[in-house]
Amino acid sequence: MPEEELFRRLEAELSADSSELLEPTTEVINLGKARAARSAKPEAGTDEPAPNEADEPRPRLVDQRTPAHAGPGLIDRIKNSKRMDVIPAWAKSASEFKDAMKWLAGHVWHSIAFHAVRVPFLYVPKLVWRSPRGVANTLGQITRWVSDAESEPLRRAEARREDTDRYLKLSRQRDRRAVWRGMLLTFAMPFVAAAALYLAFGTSFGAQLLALALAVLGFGVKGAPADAPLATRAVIKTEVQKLTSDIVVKAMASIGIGQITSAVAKGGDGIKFVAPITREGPGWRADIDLPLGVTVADVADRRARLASGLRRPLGCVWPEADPTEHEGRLILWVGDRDLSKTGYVKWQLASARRHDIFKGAPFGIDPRGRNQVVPLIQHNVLIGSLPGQGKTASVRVIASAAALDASVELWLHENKGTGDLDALKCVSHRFVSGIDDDSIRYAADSLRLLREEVMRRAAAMKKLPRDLCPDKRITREIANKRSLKLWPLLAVFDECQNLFAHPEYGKQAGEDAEFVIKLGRALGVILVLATQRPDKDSLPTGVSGNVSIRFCLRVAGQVENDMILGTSAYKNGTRATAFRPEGDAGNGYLVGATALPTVVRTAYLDDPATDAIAQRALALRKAEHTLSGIALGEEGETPAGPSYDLLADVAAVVPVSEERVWNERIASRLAELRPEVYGGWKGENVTSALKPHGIRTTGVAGMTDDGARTTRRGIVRADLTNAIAERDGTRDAA
Ligand SMILES: Nc1ncnc2c1ncn2[C@@H]1O[C@H](COP(=O)(O)OP(=O)(O)OP(=O)(O)O)[C@@H](O)[C@H]1O
Repeated sequence: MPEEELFRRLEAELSADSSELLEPTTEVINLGKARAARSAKPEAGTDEPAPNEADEPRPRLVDQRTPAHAGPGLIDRIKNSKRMDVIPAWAKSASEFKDAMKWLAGHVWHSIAFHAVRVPFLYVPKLVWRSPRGVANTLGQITRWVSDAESEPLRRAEARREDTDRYLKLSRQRDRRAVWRGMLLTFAMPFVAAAALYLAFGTSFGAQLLALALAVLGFGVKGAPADAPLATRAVIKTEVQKLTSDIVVKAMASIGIGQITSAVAKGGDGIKFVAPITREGPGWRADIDLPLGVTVADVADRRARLASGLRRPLGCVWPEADPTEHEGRLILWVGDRDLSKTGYVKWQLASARRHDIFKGAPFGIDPRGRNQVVPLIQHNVLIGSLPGQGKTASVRVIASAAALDASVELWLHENKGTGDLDALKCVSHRFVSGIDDDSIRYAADSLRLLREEVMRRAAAMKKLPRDLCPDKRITREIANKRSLKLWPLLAVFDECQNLFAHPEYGKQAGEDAEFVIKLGRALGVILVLATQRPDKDSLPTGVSGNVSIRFCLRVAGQVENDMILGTSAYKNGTRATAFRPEGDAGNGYLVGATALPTVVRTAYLDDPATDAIAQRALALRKAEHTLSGIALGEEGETPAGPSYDLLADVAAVVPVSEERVWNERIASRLAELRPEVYGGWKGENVTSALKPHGIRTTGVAGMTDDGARTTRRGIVRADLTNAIAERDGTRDAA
């Protein structure tokens, strides 16, 4: 802020204060009037009406002039204060430290290589060219030294001032110097001549050449003009303007938020900096309190205007909320470089031997350069974007992370038919790549099998002892017990719009997906769905509404944005519509993985990189004997799950004579029929398994084994027969 402006503001504030202070003293108090007023109003307060105004009702102010309490006490304030890291985060992170060291080594290596290439072609010829001038410069310097030329200006000055004494003193000193320096030179000359003769006649040709080269190079250095250095810089620093509070205030005033603009127009700042602007990662961070009533979403909405106000590219400006503070606390991070110009982000696990899926899948980096991880266990993932913005690339990263955990069963379906996931086929239990009806049917079958798998797992989980499974959720410990068959199962459906919008298989696939998403989460079944057409026909709302992790790359409009990121995402400022075509491929909003939506640039794995990871995963799985299904060369069409027909099985255990039957009886008979499939089933398992087939449960009167009459949940056998007939009819028609 300019000085005069500051002065003006200080003066204004001081005069305001002083007028407030002076007011009571400058008023002449009429004691009689004051007494009358007091007697008229026993609870005299400064805001009460004066006696002559008593008839006019005025609102009574309830605030006290001075607060009764000065705020929280010292201990409370200390307790609420924020503790800064003892050791900065970057120093604690081995990977960040390694990255910095790698960058430094690369930088040094670049400088060495840059100059090494230029030595023979540029630097040496330049030195040779400059050496005659260097000889002349050297001789000139010696002559000036011997004749004490540096004291010449002093002598001249004394001569001009006509100070004879001082002039004579300087002249005598110069004569003395010239004599002994001349003697020194005369004394040195024979040695120089002898050395020259020795070099000319007494040494080998190599030594002569070396001496000549050194002399030429030495004189070349002496002959360099002061304004033309020999070497050019290997690295030119692209100076990024430092972010200052003035720049931020000006930019914030230009984005069209009324409170800030008017405050700045009145000479204020409008915003408050709660901490000094600091360097964070490759950029600057400003922590700002917005004016009352203004939210971070209001600023995020105007990101483009803010970028213009800051005079930075859009990809450098990232306003974010601070989840630990109030709604008006803005973290403004301004990067040195546009996020889309970061190039391909290297995947953290690119050279890892193995990974633990319970730690999530390393996914990419946020604009501040921090690694971002997508949690997978107990989650489902929905990815969406316009074509060519990086969906398949993000799916590949997630699938590769899962592949590197040998316990994870991979079911990969890529219904685009371009073979983007082919590299991972060697470690998949089920795999399909294609857009034809057979491939779509395969994917639909997978969802049906997943539904059955979820039911099997639910029953198996129920049987687990409490100490092993206190939360009724898959844990690493449970996943490692291969005999339980409760390892994580990650199923990818890339371009799932082709499946859900399929006229024949779409509807059932949508219902199955919804079922799996709702129930499979705790049971270790993870769905990863990617779509380029997020509308209600191609993505059932039951699916889009229930996923927990969402990643949205560039989309065309608000509807698609909210379909992927969740209702109101657009309104709250999470707008994937702001990403630019192609340039922002790989950049998207990640929701659900962190407390607030974050922009992430995903790591990129090309085909060879994915292939290398798949080969490592294959070796790992071979060693741990966890390969199955397609990976073992089983026929692609073979359903991987248990091959049974639930309706036929129920029909088999409920004789025609039994018109109505309790579900708990069906469960125990099924368990007897196929213990490996229905073992542990209870009545409610039967209820939920039959529901998708349109068979509703009802109250059925019956007799318990002890002979007591009671009514329990059960089915009517006619409903079962109808469901079988309907299904078989549809099958035949198809
Ligand atoms: N993380 C990334 N970093 C840099 N470039 C990327 C990234 N992800 C994708 N791209 C670029 O975008 C291109 C398209 O990526 P990808 O095939 O994954 O898109 P898509 O959304 O799956 O396309 P489609 O909808 O046509 O299948 C890639 O070839 C690559 O050049």
